[in-house]
Amino acid sequence: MGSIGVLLVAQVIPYLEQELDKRYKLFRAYDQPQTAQVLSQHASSIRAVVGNSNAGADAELIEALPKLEIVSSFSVGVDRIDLDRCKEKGIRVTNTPDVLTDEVADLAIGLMLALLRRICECDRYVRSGKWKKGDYKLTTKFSGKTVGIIGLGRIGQAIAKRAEGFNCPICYYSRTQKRDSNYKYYPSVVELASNCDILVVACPLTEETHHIINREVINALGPKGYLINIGRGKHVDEAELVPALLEGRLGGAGLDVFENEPTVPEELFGLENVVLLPHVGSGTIETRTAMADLVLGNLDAHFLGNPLLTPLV
Ligand SMILES: O=CC(=O)O
Repeated sequence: MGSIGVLLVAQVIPYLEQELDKRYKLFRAYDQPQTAQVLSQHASSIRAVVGNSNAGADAELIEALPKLEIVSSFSVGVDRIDLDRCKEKGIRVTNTPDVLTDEVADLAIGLMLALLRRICECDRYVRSGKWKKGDYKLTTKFSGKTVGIIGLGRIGQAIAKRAEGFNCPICYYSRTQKRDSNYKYYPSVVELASNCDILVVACPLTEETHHIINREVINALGPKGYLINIGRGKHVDEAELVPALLEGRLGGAGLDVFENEPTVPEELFGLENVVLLPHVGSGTIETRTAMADLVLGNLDAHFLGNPLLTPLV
């Protein structure tokens, strides 16, 4: 398979890059000038694209690669891939579901605890020596809070299961009610937000879910409500979120993702009712290695004519 051209469009863990390099003829293009250069010389030999949650295959790249057969994403989210274009052209698409479910759900619970119990703020309190001048103020209990989940897919269900362990009543919104779930269903996000203490975004980013957290939802969640986003930055209208947090119209937010990563609204830096993470939902050695193995397994399966491990298209 050493003559098969694979285009890597995102920086990935060294293990994945090295394995791709060993098995395929690997081209790297992490920005527009690099892409233009690689395409000008090698477009017709590239049969696979490997991307991640930041960079995938848009219509322009797909059109520029006449021999493209498969896009394999080192992520579960595939919002950076033009799936319709891939379907039209018979290009296969794979992602990395399941192997990261526990990790992302763990982090969602971590964000809830950190936010309500102010764990990061308490850490800063100790380090800055302020404890010597007095005890830290009282915080908010997490156990027993009602957790509302947007998207009851694999990750949403894993978050629900964990939150149940903290005696949290669970409710959810999804496009359709899940027959096999006993959790309370709300047919709109505003109703869900009005009826929970902690609202978690755990759905894929699509045209319908872009800015699913808007002014109305934020106001429905209110000054005692908390927002957790482990989905995608573009699920949240940040231009509405930031003033709501600054003005105290929203109780707090735990955010792993942002609209314009790695840029985070600096107005948030001074707030103690936010916890800000650099998109690390699946970011452990164990999970990223398992994700890498899925990317490699899917590519190998495709080029050997075997069934794909995690086909999406
Ligand atoms: O954001 C991470 C992913 O989609 O895997």
